[in-house]
Amino acid sequence: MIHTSELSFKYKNSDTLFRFPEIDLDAQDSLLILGESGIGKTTLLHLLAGILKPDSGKITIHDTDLNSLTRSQMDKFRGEHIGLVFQKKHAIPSLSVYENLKTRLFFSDKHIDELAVDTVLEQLNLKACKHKNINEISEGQLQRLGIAMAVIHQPKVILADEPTSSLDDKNCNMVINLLKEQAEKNNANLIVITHDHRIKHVFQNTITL
Ligand SMILES: Nc1ncnc2c1ncn2[C@@H]1O[C@H](COP(=O)(O)OP(=O)(O)OP(=O)(O)O)[C@@H](O)[C@H]1O
Repeated sequence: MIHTSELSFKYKNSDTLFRFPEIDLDAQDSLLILGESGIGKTTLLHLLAGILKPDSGKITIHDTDLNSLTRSQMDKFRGEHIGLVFQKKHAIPSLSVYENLKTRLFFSDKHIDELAVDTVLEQLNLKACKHKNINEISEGQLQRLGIAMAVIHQPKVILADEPTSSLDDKNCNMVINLLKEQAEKNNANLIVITHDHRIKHVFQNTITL
């Protein structure tokens, strides 16, 4: 469950004040946030992830008011409950696929459940490259690893920043289906921000900034 109200934000070195529309999601709802380049989509995603703090307004995720958390409490909350799929892939190149997943679990304070790791690898068709280094896997495998790293700790919320805009139609559909599937399996909210209108039909709820 995610609720935001009267959110606004301004970068310190800028005069632009971003004001964001209300978001109101029940358990397991998904949401697509559309908007042209530079409108503030990533900024909103970073507010929802608690990476940025709003100048005004409130964000509540599963009954936790993000404003009430200190920086370190927010880092812990994010590590445990939020899964982030980044525009730029965030795997550590010197580690294997498996070691990257283990590292992600370490940051969420969850113990390493080997069965859960294997299940996610299986679901995302990554089992064959479990022990390969990041520089030995394909772009598509790296993309799927990004999703695996966002869901391995079974977050309440999955936030994805432009997960499809650089992909062809086939891979675009695959990535969106994987994200939706993983959100359903974890009973998580999925929020995707994009300017990619190809995925509009897949979401019940959309907001245009
Ligand atoms: N750290 C920052 N300091 C100052 N301005 C910033 C900062 N980060 C982003 N901006 C500016 O804020 C505006 C919104 O950026 P944001 O990345 O949220 O847009 P976006 O809608 O996600 O764009 P895109 O689709 O191109 O990724 C842009 O004009 C950007 O230059």
